[in-house]
Amino acid sequence: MESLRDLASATSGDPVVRRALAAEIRSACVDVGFFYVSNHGISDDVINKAVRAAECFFALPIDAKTKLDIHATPNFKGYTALLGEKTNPASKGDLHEGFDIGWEPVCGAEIFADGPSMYGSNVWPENLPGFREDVLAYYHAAVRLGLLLFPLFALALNLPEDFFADKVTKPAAIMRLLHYPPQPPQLLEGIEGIGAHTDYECFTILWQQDNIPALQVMNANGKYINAVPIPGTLVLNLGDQFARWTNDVFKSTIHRVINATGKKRYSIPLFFGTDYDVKLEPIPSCVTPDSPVRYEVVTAGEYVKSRLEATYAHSAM
Ligand SMILES: O=C(O)CCC(=O)C(=O)O
Ligand SMILES: [Fe+2]
Repeated sequence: MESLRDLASATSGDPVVRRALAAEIRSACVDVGFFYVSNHGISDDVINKAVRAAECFFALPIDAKTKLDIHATPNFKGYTALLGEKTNPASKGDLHEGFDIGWEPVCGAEIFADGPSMYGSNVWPENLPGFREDVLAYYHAAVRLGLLLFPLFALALNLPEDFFADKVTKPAAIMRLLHYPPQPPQLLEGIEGIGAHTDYECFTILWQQDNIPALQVMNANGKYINAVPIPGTLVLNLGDQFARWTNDVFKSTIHRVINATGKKRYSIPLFFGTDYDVKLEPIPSCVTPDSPVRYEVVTAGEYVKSRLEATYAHSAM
């Protein structure tokens, strides 16, 4: 898991330069579905404040956190307690706690209505000054990075650069603050930090804490490889929406977290999908007689919602 892509040229005005970067991204997407990115444009200050916000939030008394329980909000916003998720349905639950937000614009003017399509208002803790601002500053920076990546993914698929432009107008971007307590030395049977899974959206932009190696990615031989943190980089991995768009030309790779370091670990994934009303239709060039259509067409919202419902079903109140 050592492939690193330098995004410095992502904003180059020279299409030849952008195409060269897209070709590098294509190889990572086709071969592994996981890579690191440097020069991603999110400043250390923005990252550090979001991480500090996560530390303060998870240090709150459990009552303050459960007031924001994810089961009590429309469309999966808020707090998930330890063992509240079964990312791998065969497990006994995940040894992490989380805090989830969805799209929220800077000015607060343009909130999408709560509804079946997965949009909905965020919930925020009381009495945690600066938390919302610091979390949203990171969220918006990561959304900007995501919007920069879509044209590169389009080029990587030999599509026009603006192929996804009309499909990502209302960013379907779920972000999570995650806290993994140290896992006991004898791994509890059936419990992992996060069980083996693929992500649900097009791609995930993941910040993971330095010096706490815990993320593992399954390679083509079914063996887990450590995705050790590389300072100054973010991890990018593809999710199921891209696997569906590309009929599995782009890999949505199984991964899990086991925090056996004896220390707390924090991470911040942002899952970036298309607008929830967009149909996940295979790109014609990815369907061939040797590789016929593999997935039934559903909307992005239907797909993500059904996966989240399955993940949380066991801990419903
Ligand atoms: O915490 C991590 O490093 C990965 C988290 C993850 O895979 C997820 O939330 O989908
Ligand atoms: Fe994941």
